[in-house]
Amino acid sequence: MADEQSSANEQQLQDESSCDVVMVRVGIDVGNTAIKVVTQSSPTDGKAKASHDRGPLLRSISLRDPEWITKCVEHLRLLAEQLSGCESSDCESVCYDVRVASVNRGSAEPLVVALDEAFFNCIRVRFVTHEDVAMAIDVSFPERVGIDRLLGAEAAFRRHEAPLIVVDAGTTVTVDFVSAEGIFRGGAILPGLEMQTAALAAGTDALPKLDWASHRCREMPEGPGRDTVAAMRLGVLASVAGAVERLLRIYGGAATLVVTGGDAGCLVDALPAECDAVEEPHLVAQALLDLLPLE
Ligand SMILES: Nc1ncnc2c1ncn2[C@@H]1O[C@H](COP(=O)(O)OP(=O)(O)O)[C@@H](O)[C@H]1O
Ligand SMILES: CC(C)(COP(=O)(O)O)[C@@H](O)C(=O)NCCC(=O)O
Ligand SMILES: [K+]
Repeated sequence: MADEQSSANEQQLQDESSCDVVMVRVGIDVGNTAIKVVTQSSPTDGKAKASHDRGPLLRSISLRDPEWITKCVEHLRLLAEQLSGCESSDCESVCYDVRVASVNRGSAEPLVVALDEAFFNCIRVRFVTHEDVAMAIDVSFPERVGIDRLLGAEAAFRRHEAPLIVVDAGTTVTVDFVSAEGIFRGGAILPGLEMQTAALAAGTDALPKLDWASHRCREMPEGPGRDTVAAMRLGVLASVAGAVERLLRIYGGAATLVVTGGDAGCLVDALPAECDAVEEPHLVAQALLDLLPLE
């Protein structure tokens, strides 16, 4: 009896000692329209790994939503519940290793305060800076280039053959060039789809605001716009796609065209097929995960 009891206790101790903390790697790309939260659990033991080892999860939360900070905190809390809900739920806990890339300080700062408060004893938040970017930057003022542009370029360079043209279609559309050697050479910045149609609506009496996220923006109008909204969409899509085509030539032609950002889908479909545009919607967020240690 004694032997059976002691072996049972040993087994229980083994179970408890095998309850490791599940580390969740979190990348948060804070843009001027939305934050993109990408998470990937990197559990420390085989058991947790088997049950949790999935690809990265991505969530985009609009900054126009007054509850956007709460939604971000709740998103991570729900993830913790799901992960710690494993067979040894009472002992497993979840901690977060967070990297933030921000081009919008007014939004990033309150978010980080809220995350520290919500997960105070189990979170580590680091802002990604230019020092974290391995890619050589050959522009007049390297430290002034948006960190999202650099991270997007670096992630594209890791995944596709240079030279590269990296287009990030979001609040603005950035069109950047990466040389065959992997050097960031700068690029162009133009108003994004929504910024352009918002300007049309704000600057006129008769033109309506358009919401690109809900519109079926993957359908490039065939011919001339036959109504006001069709004419606006065609004009804005043609201006952005036309700019990209022209910049391809200005940057010297033969390059892999990688398109990322919330409006990547719209733009890829608006570009001619011969551009061979590669759609990578969440390049910046993926770059943040690339920066996080696996264990
Ligand atoms: N959750 C979302 N909130 C806002 N815009 C979204 C969302 N999902 C997709 N979109 C589309 O993506 C665009 C924003 O792209 P994004 O890359 O997030 O911008 P930024 O990085 O500049 O904040 C919007 O113009 C909209 O068309
Ligand atoms: C150009 C950007 C506004 C793009 O931001 P986004 O459209 O992703 O919100 C951002 O990269 C930025 O603030 N850049 C600083 C200036 C520069 O890159 O030269
Ligand atoms: K962006």
